[in-house]
Amino acid sequence: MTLGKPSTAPRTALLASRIRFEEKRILEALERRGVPCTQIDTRTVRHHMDGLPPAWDLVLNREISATKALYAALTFEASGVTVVNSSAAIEICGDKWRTSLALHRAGIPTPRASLALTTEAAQQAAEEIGYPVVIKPLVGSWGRRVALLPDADATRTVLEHCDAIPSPQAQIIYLQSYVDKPGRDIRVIVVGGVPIGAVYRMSDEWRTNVARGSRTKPCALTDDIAGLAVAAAAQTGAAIAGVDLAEDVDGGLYVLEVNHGVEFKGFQEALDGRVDVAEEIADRLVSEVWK
Ligand SMILES: Nc1ncnc2c1ncn2[C@@H]1O[C@H](COP(=O)(O)OP(=O)(O)OP(=O)(O)O)[C@@H](O)[C@H]1O
Repeated sequence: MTLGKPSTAPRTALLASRIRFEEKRILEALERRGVPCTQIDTRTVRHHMDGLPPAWDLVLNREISATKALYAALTFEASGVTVVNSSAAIEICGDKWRTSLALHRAGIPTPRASLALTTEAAQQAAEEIGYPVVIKPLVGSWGRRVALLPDADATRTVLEHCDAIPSPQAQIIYLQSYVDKPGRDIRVIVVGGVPIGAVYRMSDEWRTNVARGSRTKPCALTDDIAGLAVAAAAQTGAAIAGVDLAEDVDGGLYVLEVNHGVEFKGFQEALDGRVDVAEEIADRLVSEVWK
């Protein structure tokens, strides 16, 4: 890609309510490219439907709350602003059932998933899937409230807890068949349709989220891994995607999910010197701004 001076000053902004490692690195990478980038604090965003359009052409959406990220994207897009990731991508990636449906529809291997609209139906669905079965909140991250249910008794108890949560969404139960993976999963980051690298996330517990303390180490970006990650990112519409894959004992590869607000501290540490995620993201944004 060729970088040049824009004819008019690009109006680029980064939306976040908290500047973490990732946002700091992206802002620094944009600064190195001479791209002026305003920080928008999500907590200050308000927009009147008959008000002036926002002062940005492109917004990098780094809001940590999926709900706020979605509504911010909808708001900016309504005024013609390009938002990365878009509201359409957040709507799919931010909801595990919609992600499963999108992947399944595209023929991308993903663990069999089921949705039940009551906890009673969920108990039935778990029996039909067979134990162990994985239960996840429809919306969530860092592996919170993701549980591996070994049998009908444990399932009944967890479903009682779901019933006690005073939120209609908590009683919509998402279940997934368990992938018997070798103590690790694979995170691939895809930027603008290009898989930029892969790491293993290893843990002694079955949930291998970095936020839960898993260790990361480089993983070879094989054609299979790269191809699945790119297809999954494309299917969900995520321009910047963290695609999680699990290997089964029989050697099969499955896409577990696609993250729209990818954190990459652990990924970066494992691949330091080989890949720079913030630089890749900045390159993509620059190509949007200068296109
Ligand atoms: N079907 C499955 N089979 C085997 N392991 C799974 C399965 N689903 C999830 N896991 C494990 O549990 C972890 C958490 O699950 P998942 O990633 O779906 O939760 P999350 O809350 O969306 O996390 P995040 O969005 O931060 O990646 C995964 O990283 C993986 O190690």
